[in-house]
Amino acid sequence: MGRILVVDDEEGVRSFLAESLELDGHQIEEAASGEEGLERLRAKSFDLVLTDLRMPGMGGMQLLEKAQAEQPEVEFIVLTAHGNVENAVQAMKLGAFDFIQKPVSGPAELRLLANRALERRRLKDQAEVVQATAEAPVLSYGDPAMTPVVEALRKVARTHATVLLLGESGTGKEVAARAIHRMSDRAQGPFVAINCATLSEGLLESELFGHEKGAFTGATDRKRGRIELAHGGTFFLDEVGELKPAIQARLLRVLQERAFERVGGTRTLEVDVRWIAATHRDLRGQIADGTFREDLYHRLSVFPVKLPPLRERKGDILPLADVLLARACHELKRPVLKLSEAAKKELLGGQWTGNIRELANALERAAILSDGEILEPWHLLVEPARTPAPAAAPAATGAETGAMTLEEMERRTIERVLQEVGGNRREASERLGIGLRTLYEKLKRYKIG
Ligand SMILES: Nc1ncnc2c1ncn2[C@@H]1O[C@H](COP(=O)(O)OP(=O)(O)OP(=O)(O)O)[C@@H](O)[C@H]1O
Repeated sequence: MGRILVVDDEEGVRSFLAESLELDGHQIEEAASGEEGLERLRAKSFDLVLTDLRMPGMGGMQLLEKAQAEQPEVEFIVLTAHGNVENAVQAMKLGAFDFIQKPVSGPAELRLLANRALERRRLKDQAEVVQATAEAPVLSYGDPAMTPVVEALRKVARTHATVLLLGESGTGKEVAARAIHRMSDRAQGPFVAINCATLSEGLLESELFGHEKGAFTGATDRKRGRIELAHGGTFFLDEVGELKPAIQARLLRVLQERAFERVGGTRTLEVDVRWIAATHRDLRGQIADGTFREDLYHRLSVFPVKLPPLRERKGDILPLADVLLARACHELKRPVLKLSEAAKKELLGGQWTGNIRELANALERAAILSDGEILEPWHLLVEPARTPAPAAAPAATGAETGAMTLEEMERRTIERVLQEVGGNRREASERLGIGLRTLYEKLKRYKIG
């Protein structure tokens, strides 16, 4: 689906072109002269312009030249009178995608060409756009705590309502956002994500809204923002609680008016975007202490969905572990490991303050550590559940396991196992799933014993 501007002084030609292109679901606007075409291009974002070359006043070539200088990302297809190929060649030298000779015989060629031009337009943006991956993880394997959540996601996906995903870090909020996109009627459109916590305020602003050439030092070119790139698709604002007040205000306007300006720009751009936001923070608390705008909160929380922490989704732990372990083994190019019964028990008893991300990390580390075919508890380093579970579990800090290097972890595991087996090296090597020689090498390396 693209935004196409058709410029021709003949009404009949314009409507023929517009009707042909509408068959593919594109959004078409028409302009009756080069001047009007330029005006529209300045007022709104288009992906493709189809223009006649010969028009009274500003001709197609001039329009192309001006547009290329101002908006090089917009594709052009020019219409030229039969036998006037020279002009068409000149247009292509100026950057036009292709030309069509008039009279246009039928819609087929036109549609094909327009779709190819739009494809080139998309490819230009591809480096910027995070496409929804083809592989879609299963959200839940039937845990009762997840049943209403999955149902809510499925239902809201069919609407255009803004969704606010809540839940601790690592509970799968981004995975849920992608699932909403995939289940929606925008699935063929782009899925664009941004993490509001990882970029500085200035960078985040220009990433979101784009900027005009010369808007600030270093802005050597015009750049389209991610919001523009999400047109016709879904925008995922991760860690929305981290947004600074100035950006909150700009974002509020986009949500209210579906319009914004690039940084340093005066042109108002309209966008059609479905919004999904996520946070592990308490936004209401942030409103109370003045760090989050209440009006923005109400815009975002039209449909809040809370993803439960993994420790409250016991039924999903083992099926998820199987999937994540298979993924880790695949990445390590090793045969898929199996979980021993003891390892399963260990996983079920985990605290999982880092939720699915922590589970994935634990299994990946275990797959690296284990040389055998079976994963045992000592490969896993699970932080056991605290009893009783604290009312509000703190976000994962990684202090217990994540901050350790792999080597440190291996050293500690070896020490622990050696202690458990009373220093018996052979038994320890069997437990660790490594050969005796390997164990001796490691003992030497870590200066153990
Ligand atoms: N249903 C699932 N199946 C397989 N993997 C999953 C599933 N849900 C989440 N994951 C994995 O868990 C990790 C964390 O998921 P995700 O990034 O979606 O969480 P999050 O809640 O957005 O985290 P944060 O708040 O830290 O951004 C990712 O590696 C993701 O691939």
